[in-house]
Amino acid sequence: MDGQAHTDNSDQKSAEPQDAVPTLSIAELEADPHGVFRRYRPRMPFTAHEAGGYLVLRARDLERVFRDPRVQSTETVYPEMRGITDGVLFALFEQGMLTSNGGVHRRRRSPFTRTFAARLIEELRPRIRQTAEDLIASWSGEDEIDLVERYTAMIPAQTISGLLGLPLADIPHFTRLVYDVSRVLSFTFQPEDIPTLEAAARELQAYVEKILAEKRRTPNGDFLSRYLAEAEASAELAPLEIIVQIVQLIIGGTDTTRVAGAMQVALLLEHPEQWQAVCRDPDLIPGAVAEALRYEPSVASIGRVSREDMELDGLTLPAGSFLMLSTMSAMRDEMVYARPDVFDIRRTDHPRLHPVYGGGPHRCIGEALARVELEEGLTALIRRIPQLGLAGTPPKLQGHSGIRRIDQMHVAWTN
Ligand code: HEM
Repeated sequence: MDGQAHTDNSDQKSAEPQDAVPTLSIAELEADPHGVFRRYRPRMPFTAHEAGGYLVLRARDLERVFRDPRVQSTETVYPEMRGITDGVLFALFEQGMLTSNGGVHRRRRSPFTRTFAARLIEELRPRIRQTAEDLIASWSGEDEIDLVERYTAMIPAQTISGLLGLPLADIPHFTRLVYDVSRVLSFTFQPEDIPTLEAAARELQAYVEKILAEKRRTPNGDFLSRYLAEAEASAELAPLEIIVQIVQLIIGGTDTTRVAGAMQVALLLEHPEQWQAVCRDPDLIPGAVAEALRYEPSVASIGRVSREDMELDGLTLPAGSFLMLSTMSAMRDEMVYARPDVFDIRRTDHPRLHPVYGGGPHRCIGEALARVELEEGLTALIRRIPQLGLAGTPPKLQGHSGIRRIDQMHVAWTN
């Protein structure tokens, strides 16, 4: 959210005394996250989280934290809070760009920045459009499908496979593993699920190791072959670090956009006049994509840790405090958005940088890619099946932190 224009919310009441910070239970948050945030946000900038740490609720405070050098990245907050402190699952987060800071972060992230730059990603637009068109063409003769399985999961999976040079035949295998592993970034798992998640993490690591071994044996000039050769020649990254950066790209590049793609279609179909407006006028698509990401984001919060004692909006945070920056709450902050609980694809008060992609040095590296995938996914759908409708119960996004989840979403149409 760096640098974005927003209404000053100095008239919001300042924090109540620290001992009044309420503790939210995971169950309460899971049942009605927006309702909980709406209740607390105007009165208090923070709440404590049952599993530990503080939820930061207001847009203004998120911006401050992203800019504050005393606050650093640590996505290991989510595994640790649920008792995962070792194993492959932990390493997959701990060794990645997402969890690192300063020079280590730059070393892990910089090999990818050019590939994911908006200008180069824009060149992929025709290919992504073709992927979406081909997927829709493959439903010929059908009149009901699970849109997540057959479309919104496939567009990002095929795109990231093409970009990195992963065999398309591997998609079902690695998307299943990613879906299990990324649960660690939400609270949608129980302690008894941990062995399953750890097994998935081991398999995912082994999968990427196998792919890299093939690229080393027979480099073919694709992205991974080049990345591997350069990383090994520079010796700046340990072998496990190389694997983990690829795993993080695969996780970031699939699950987040899979959920966002489904949610944007669901929200438009639940607001039929807006679906019809988009069908009539495709120029509304970028606004629809941005609004769906604001209204029901696929990533709900970002983890950080304070490295020094510090004060934030009246709350004294001791060094080592976990902060869950709730983008999900901040994107409904009534001090930034007019009628924040209204889904409106024509709204004009989106900040210049969309908050769903975070802020500061860790701002999403795949933002441009996600935007193109979401825009093209929606464009192909409205062009080919404007008569689309939801089949069965409307989908509900699970989760209020990290990557949110949606298992399936049935849609139907008349031929
Ligand atoms: C709608 C889709 C997406 C959303 C909402 C999203 C959201 C985010 C957010 C909030 C962060 C910052 C995390 C933090 O500061 O701790 C992030 C980082 C990241 N994202 Fe995305 N993302 C999306 C799509 C993608 C895609 C398509 C890729 C594929 C390349 C990707 C790869 C990454 C990576 C590798 C990072 C870590 C960057 C770093 O730590 O320097 N994301 N994403």
